[in-house]
Amino acid sequence: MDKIIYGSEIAAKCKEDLKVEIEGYKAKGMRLPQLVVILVGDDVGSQSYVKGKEKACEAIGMQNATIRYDASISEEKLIEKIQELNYDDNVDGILVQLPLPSHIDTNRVLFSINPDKDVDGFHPYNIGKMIIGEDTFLPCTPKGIIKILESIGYDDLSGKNAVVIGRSNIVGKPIAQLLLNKNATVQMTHSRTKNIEDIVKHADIVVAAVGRAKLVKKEWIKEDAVVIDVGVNRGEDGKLCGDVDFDDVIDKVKYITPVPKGVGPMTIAMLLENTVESYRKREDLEDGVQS
Ligand SMILES: Nc1nc(=O)c2c([nH]1)NC[C@@H]1CN(c3ccc(C(=O)N[C@@H](CCC(=O)O)C(=O)O)cc3)C=[N+]21
Repeated sequence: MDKIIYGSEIAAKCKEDLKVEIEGYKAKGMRLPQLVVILVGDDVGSQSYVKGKEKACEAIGMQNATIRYDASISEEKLIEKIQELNYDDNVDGILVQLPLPSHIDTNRVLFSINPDKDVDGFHPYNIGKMIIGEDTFLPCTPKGIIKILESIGYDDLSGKNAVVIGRSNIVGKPIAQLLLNKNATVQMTHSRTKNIEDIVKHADIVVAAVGRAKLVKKEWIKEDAVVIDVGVNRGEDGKLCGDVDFDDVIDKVKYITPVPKGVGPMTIAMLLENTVESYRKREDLEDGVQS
């Protein structure tokens, strides 16, 4: 059904373009873009996301390394490693997989990444630039959601009501900002909001990013709304599912992203795109053409 937006297909196109671009650099004998991922501890979810990133890098010919640390590593050691990578001219992107163990101050670690290599877009300098609408690394999941909306012609969002469910630093807050930058009228809802359902009912665009399996039901949804499901949960049946009860809402929506094959693959594609963007800037290339 064409009301289902497969982010996996949009992501495949992005990755194909990046692959061709990287092949061009290779043919010229140039250094290749490199992403370094730091993974602390043995969280099952994180392990699997990091595998996904490694596979995606390999598929497009991007250099990549994953540095794995035991959960007991100190904050100081971790920051020392990041500083080393900050000065390594062969490294274009540095990503610290979240969440970090609780004895580590996540913000201090993120602040230590060189903003020019912050391909996650999590450094406060880049977050500030995003808020004032300056060109910068955009956080991958929100950037992927914006591309998904553009793919269905939702480019200028003037007059549209957007409701975001969830206020995390990596999805809820930045997607609200990007929707606002596209002229949407944005409302944030979260665990302390009364009657979330009544607010979501007015939304032309719903972004669900709370991490509660199948929370959003058809009674919440306005007829012909566009629903973006960012949830990654295990349902009662043990299968991967989103924050939206897909089967319940499907007849009522205009468009919806599935889980899996929706937002997740776009997140990875945008990470690769940000890393190539960093590479171009660092090699003084503009949009893949030597200046
Ligand atoms: N510093 C940092 N940056 C991140 O971008 C980041 C992070 N930490 N921590 C965790 C979240 C989560 N995340 C996902 C990436 C890909 C899929 C993805 O590709 N999912 C597949 C399915 C994968 C499966 O089958 O398990 C899909 O939806 O089709 C999901 C989730 C990135 N995150």
